[in-house]
Amino acid sequence: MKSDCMQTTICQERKKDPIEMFHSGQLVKVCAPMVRYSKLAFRTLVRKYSCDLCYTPMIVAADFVKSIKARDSEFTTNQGDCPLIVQFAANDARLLSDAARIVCPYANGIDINCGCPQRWAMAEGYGACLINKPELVQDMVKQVRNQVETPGFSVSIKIRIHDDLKRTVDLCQKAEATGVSWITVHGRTAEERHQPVHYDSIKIIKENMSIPVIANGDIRSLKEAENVWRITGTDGVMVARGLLANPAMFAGYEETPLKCIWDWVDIALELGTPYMCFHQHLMYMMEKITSRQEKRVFNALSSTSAIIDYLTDHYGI
Ligand SMILES: Cc1cc2nc3c(=O)[nH]c(=O)nc-3n(C[C@H](O)[C@H](O)[C@H](O)COP(=O)(O)O)c2cc1C
Repeated sequence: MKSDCMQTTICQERKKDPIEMFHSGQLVKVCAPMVRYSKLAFRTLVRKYSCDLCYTPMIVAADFVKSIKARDSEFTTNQGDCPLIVQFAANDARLLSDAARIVCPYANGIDINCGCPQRWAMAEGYGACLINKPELVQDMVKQVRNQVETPGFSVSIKIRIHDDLKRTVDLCQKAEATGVSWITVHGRTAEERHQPVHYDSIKIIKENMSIPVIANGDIRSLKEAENVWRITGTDGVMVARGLLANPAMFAGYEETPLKCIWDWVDIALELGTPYMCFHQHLMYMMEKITSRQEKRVFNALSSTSAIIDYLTDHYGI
């Protein structure tokens, strides 16, 4: 957490309470937590294009609590960066609540990652293995609730589903009873990768909950977002890869407009985005609007100035 940002991040917009947004009856459009990608610069970009709520990338709570260096590199924010949810990987209630206390002046809430299926995360007791440990999830939620007294500070969870949906509903109901603010459901099991998303399961979960539910998985356009929202009856939708490919998606653009690429260049340069991250986002955004030959040239560029020259020559940016 950069110290110069710490003084400036008590955001006026924090008043835009996500819970109120969920109860507005409007579709709440959410940018997913994405390791390496959903950082401050990208969040700034998607907010410009109708994104209502952003998540940080997953941050390991234990490292965040122990190391100032980890804090500085993992969490940067500024005044316009809200509403904001900080997502943690955690398996220990005390460490998670310590991490939540550190970020609470700079965020609207925290989220517990209960969906990451990667082997390293599961081996550490993080991510999707938590859907099989409802008591631990409850402990973590309770501890954060007890330790963070800021009114309106949210504690949410992001889950995958079980093969046996009754277990997912049970987990969600237990989490709700403990005080979870909302639940995001990626409608796949921990084993599933490219199989179709089980929107029918998300609908059943929503029908069994009183708190807001966000649907996630395979949403690539505003039209699809509205459709998933309608068929699942949820309160919002969360998008990851669709926004990487087209950060203007929530504003209704079918593919990344040039204006959005221009905005990315401005925002990334202003915030000092490292070259690799700057380039990687552009490769995602330009995937659909460049030919194979153009990609070969563009993807091989190796400095920020070379990228800017390329964009100026080809797009007048
Ligand atoms: C590059 C990348 C990084 C991700 N990092 C995280 C993460 O930090 N935390 C998390 O809960 N999910 C993470 N996910 C999963 C997404 O949040 C989302 O659940 C998943 O990609 C399905 O949504 P989509 O079909 O809109 O991409 C990541 C996904 C991608 C593609």
